[in-house]
Amino acid sequence: MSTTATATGAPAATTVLNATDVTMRFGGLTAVRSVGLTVDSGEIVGLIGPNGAGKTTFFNCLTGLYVPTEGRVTYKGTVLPPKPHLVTKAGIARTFQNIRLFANMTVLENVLIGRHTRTKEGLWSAILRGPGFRKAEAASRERAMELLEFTGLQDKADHLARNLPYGEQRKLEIARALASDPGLLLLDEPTAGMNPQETRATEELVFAIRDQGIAVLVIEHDMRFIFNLCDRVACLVQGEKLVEGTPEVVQADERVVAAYLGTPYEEAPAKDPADPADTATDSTRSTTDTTSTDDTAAPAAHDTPDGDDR
Ligand SMILES: Nc1ncnc2c1ncn2[C@@H]1O[C@H](COP(=O)(O)OP(=O)(O)OP(=O)(O)O)[C@@H](O)[C@H]1O
Repeated sequence: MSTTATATGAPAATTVLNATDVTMRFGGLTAVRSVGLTVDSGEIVGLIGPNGAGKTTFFNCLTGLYVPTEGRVTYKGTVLPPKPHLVTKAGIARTFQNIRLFANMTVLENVLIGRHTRTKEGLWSAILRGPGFRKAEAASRERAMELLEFTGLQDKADHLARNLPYGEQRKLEIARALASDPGLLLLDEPTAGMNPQETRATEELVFAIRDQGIAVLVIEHDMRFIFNLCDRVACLVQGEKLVEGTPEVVQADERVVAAYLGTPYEEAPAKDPADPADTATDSTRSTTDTTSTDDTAAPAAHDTPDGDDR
């Protein structure tokens, strides 16, 4: 783990995530080719690129869902184990592009499930429900309620996940990811399908998460969101990292414009959070998902997320 110090001797940035030369092949297809990326403490880093560029595959290599064909991923200086639940335990949490919630469980129960990597009580303790278990359970509920408050879902604790509007389901996924007390949060298209107000609220939420000392790596197609939010942005194209730098550098890079943005990104940083004109947030719309923005829709919650749901 590398740490730098400021002139006053106070610790500055620490490398939280260090991915080196990560390559992922599926048979003859190289989805990610020799990609390196670091995320430092206190940072929000963006990962952008056209559909099929390898962004989600790269995320999957970081979180143990895929074992990279080549390369190395360390978290706070330690090589990550190739199992999602161990990666979560190590301190990396994630959300998914397609929401994965337990649709028929309550909002609170969904967050409590996210807490399981941090509870020590075993199966017998749960069956016998002794004092140790009850104490741990009370502590978990308290933490889960704190997270619901943090994400603005406290009044929905007893609602079934499937009854939440789409934007709130995405927030719930974030609350559940935070329940594992991560040092790094990976967000895969957190604003997909959101209206502009929800997108702005998500932006504020991500800043608040960063302010709590959690580093963030985020994939998103909404360029206003990315360029407002991120300290640093990397652009993947056809599995390779084309450019990495500050939002200013990346949005002005001709290769990024040619390969992804289409036209130069000329938006000033967001002004009025409630401005309906902000619907035109994304110069890359043609390359993005066209997920419904219907607030009443609750399309993506699953009854049984796959076993590695984090
Ligand atoms: N499990 C898999 N088996 C085979 N090919 C895969 C697998 N997962 C991804 N790919 C391929 O790898 C490439 C990169 O896909 P990936 O989903 O990582 O792109 P992406 O940048 O996240 O795209 P999007 O913005 O559309 O989500 C694509 O060609 C995809 O078809």
